[in-house]
Amino acid sequence: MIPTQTGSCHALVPAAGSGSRMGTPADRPMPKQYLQLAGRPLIWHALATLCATPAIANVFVVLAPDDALWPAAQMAALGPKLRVLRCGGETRAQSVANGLREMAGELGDIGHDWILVHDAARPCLTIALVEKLIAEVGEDDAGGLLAVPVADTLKRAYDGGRVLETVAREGLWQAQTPQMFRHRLLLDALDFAPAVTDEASAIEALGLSPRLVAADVSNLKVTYPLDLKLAEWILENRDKP
Ligand SMILES: Nc1ccn([C@@H]2O[C@H](COP(=O)(O)OP(=O)(O)OP(=O)(O)O)[C@@H](O)[C@H]2O)c(=O)n1
Ligand SMILES: C[C@](O)(CO)[C@H](O)COP(=O)(O)O
Repeated sequence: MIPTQTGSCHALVPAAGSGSRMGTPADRPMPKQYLQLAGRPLIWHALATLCATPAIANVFVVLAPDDALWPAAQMAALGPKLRVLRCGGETRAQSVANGLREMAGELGDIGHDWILVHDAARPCLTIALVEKLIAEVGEDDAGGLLAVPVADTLKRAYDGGRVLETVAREGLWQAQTPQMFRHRLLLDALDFAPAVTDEASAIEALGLSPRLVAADVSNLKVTYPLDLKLAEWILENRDKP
């Protein structure tokens, strides 16, 4: 582990969702994090990348308390960095907050350490992107996140499914993960603003401005069925010339 100048780095991977947008229960045999992707459970890919990143000391994965699908033997091969927490909550934010508390229970006073929160549903993360985030944010106490500038023209709809307005895309970014914040600050922020869909929103609610670190569309979140095919293509082709 190579600690940054201002604290160690740990990863926290929320993986307690149900994957409802992947389809109906009939065609969704299991939560998306356990669907097969390039010969492995989807969740394996992000965990393997984070465990292989030298700057990351520990990788905590947050499962639903009743998760019976976690392939313990296969995941044990990722090494001793990986730790399992069965404290998932009703929302992603609750899973993250529960995980932050459990991490402190296991590691002690980590309030100044950096926490990189990464969706289990983003399997195509690379070590290079993780290291880019750490390098660009490691000295920035507001923290930061991977993101990509919006490329399409954006429309806001009204209930009738018609265009209400075009939203100017200048300065708009699509947030990704990891999102990297100091443990104490992030826990305080999530306590202050629990109804958020990403960690940066809670930090912003405190009046801070996280740094945006440019990533790319390969770090997609598997949300809908087609995303799984896109992720498979990325994993199988990105290292080819
Ligand atoms: N209560 C929840 C909800 C989501 N997540 C995790 O947060 C990540 C991003 O959430 P999302 O893509 O929305 O996953 P799901 O909530 O499972 O999907 P859906 O919204 O389609 O049900 C996923 O790795 C998911 O497992 C979590 O840990 N706890
Ligand atoms: C955290 C996130 O991936 C940033 O884009 C996104 O907000 C997660 O949203 P989800 O609805 O929980 O997938």
